[in-house]
Amino acid sequence: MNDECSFDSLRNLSIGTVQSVSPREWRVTLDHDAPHSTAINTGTPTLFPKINGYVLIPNESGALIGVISWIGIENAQYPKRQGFKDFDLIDLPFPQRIMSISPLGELRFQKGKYSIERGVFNYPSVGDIVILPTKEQLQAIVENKDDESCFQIGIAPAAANAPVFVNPNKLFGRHLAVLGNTGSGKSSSVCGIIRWSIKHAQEKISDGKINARFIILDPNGEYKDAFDDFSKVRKFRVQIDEEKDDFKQLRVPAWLWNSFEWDSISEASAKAQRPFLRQALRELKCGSQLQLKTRHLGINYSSLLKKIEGILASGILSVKEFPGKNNFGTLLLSTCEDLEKQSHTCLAIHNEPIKILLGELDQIEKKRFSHEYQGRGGNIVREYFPFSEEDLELSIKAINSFLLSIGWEIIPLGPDEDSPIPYNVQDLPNYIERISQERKAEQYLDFLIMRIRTMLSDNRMASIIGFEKGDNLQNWLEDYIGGSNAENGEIVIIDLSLVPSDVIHLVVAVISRIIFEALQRYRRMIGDTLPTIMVLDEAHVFIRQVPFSENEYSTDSMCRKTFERIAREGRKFGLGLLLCSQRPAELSSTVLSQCNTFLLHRIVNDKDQDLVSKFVPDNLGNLLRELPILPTRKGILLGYAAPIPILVEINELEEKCRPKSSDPSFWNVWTHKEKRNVSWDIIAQEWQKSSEGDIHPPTQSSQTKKP
Ligand SMILES: Nc1ncnc2c1ncn2[C@@H]1O[C@H](COP(=O)(O)OP(=O)(O)OP(=O)(O)O)[C@@H](O)[C@H]1O
Repeated sequence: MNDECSFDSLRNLSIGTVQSVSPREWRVTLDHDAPHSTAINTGTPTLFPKINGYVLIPNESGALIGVISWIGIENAQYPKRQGFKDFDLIDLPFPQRIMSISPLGELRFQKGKYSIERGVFNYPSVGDIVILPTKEQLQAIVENKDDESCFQIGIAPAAANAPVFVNPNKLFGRHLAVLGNTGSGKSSSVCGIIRWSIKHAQEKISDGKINARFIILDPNGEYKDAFDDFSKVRKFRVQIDEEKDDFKQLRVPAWLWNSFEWDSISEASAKAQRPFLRQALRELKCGSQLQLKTRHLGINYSSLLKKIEGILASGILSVKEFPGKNNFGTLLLSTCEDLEKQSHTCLAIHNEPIKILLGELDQIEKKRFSHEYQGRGGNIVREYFPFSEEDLELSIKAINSFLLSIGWEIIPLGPDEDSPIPYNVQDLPNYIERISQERKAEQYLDFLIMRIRTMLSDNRMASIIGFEKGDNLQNWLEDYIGGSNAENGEIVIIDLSLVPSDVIHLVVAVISRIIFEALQRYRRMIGDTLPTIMVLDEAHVFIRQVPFSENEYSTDSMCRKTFERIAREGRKFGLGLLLCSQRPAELSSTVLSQCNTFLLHRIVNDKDQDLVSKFVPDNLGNLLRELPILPTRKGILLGYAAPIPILVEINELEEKCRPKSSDPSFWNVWTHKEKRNVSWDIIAQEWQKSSEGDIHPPTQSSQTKKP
């Protein structure tokens, strides 16, 4: 036994003995002199024995920790009492108290400190004594105090209200899921966890400027005022009236979307439409800074360049012999005709380069022209002498210098269709239309073009996804992930409540993917991670477990996949998830299984309970039976950030710091204690408002007033 262990001295504080041992449950018979109804082991009178109370079973390395999960009485023989002779007494039954204990972990005492180890490796044996923990031991169990457990989230009512601390590295580093029914206190706990962790870190720094990043994706607009006492909080939402509040317009411009996201929102078909869509995206991004006419020239002539380079690479023989020499000659001729046409419609600045290229290609074509004759169908057939390697090299050189002189970067060096490069998304349908005409594939692309045009002409979406002059990636990242040292604030609230339902999954998927990829790149370039926490309320809406049959290109499925990737890989890049959901059974099992810490509030639904009990890392059986009856504000913290599961009463949040989701007060409104005048005209006006239409702020009388 450990020398430093002080558990021996406690053996005489025995309250009972182990009667039976199984891996999940230990039965204990209480001594008849064990405390009845109150115990004073914690310094203050505490109820004993009570469900969720802790007991210890000393062993060779310290003591096993158990939590009381059942208490009962069984009839036993009347106990022998010292100094009494019971010769003639009738053997009356004695109400023997027994209890069941769920094993939780081991408490050790080393170097003057208690520490806890999760899980039980050395089981007790029958006859082992059971003791009550002292105040210090109880605190060590519930306070959860490793060296980095610094901020307090609540108290443990089952352990004389000892404070419960958590380690932010553990809590946020491996994803946290806050689960519970509606009204059980999830959003308030999330608000509290963010607030108390930031406040605690600020207290530790002399100037209070900390480098923390919380990105809150808020589908119901609940969190909008919850952090108003923080000096800088960046808030984004679909703006109706810019003057009225401190929100900025939520922007997830279409140039940020990758091709997969485009495929899913445009419902492009795999074979006929996606390749064209991708080509259009790539080409638009390649020449996004150039005018449309320049882009067309650049795209056409860079593909010609590729073609001639291909011929050169595959061997000169193909243009020396029939029919290759004739084909190449005809290619040069049609290029010259096209250049001739372009010279009438092109921008003035392209006139000179077009003339030069036309002259050079024309010269090569004429040099190798032999004769022409009328073919069988009446077509003119041109015969050419063999072309030389030099002819090909001269053509390549001429096209290359043409591309450079119109300001076109050669496509292979340009960005791919997934790079977040600004371009005007309104050009996209026109562009696909042009490509479809060139390739004679209009009939396959008509519906795609129509769908994209309809989406872009929708006013509700235009403000979110449209292109604005001056758009750039760096500004977007600074706004949504935060600047250097989080100088522009630690919290960003993205209110999604007014985002049209058609694009909400896409918006969430794009925001989270860009954040994830930005952090990935940060680590690759800087070498370290940038710790960031992404908070997602109503997670079951965005990370829905779907049947296998579902279309993998639907926006729901794309959104789920993005979060599954973050859940799997986010930790390596410093991205932690804080998920909040009232329907754990509907959440993606991949995401849920990657969450290492859980804060479980009241869960009534049996499906949700079943699911939670499958995912929780500890063998909790009995403790989870309490889930349906947990009062608001109470929750069970378990997993990586809690060495043993703890029933926590979450700290009380001031009214102004709570998310705006309080229960509706029917009675007070019915009885006029709270006024609710109705002016549907304002709501109707705002609802039907065109993009330019005025919206009148609500009058005083129409707002909610409290007496
Ligand atoms: N820590 C807390 N401090 C103060 N009040 C709390 C706390 N937790 C919960 N409450 C009370 O419970 C109510 C419901 O809590 P909350 O809105 O957080 O529940 P929820 O589970 O997030 O509900 P929903 O899923 O519908 O959003 C709050 O309005 C608040 O009055």
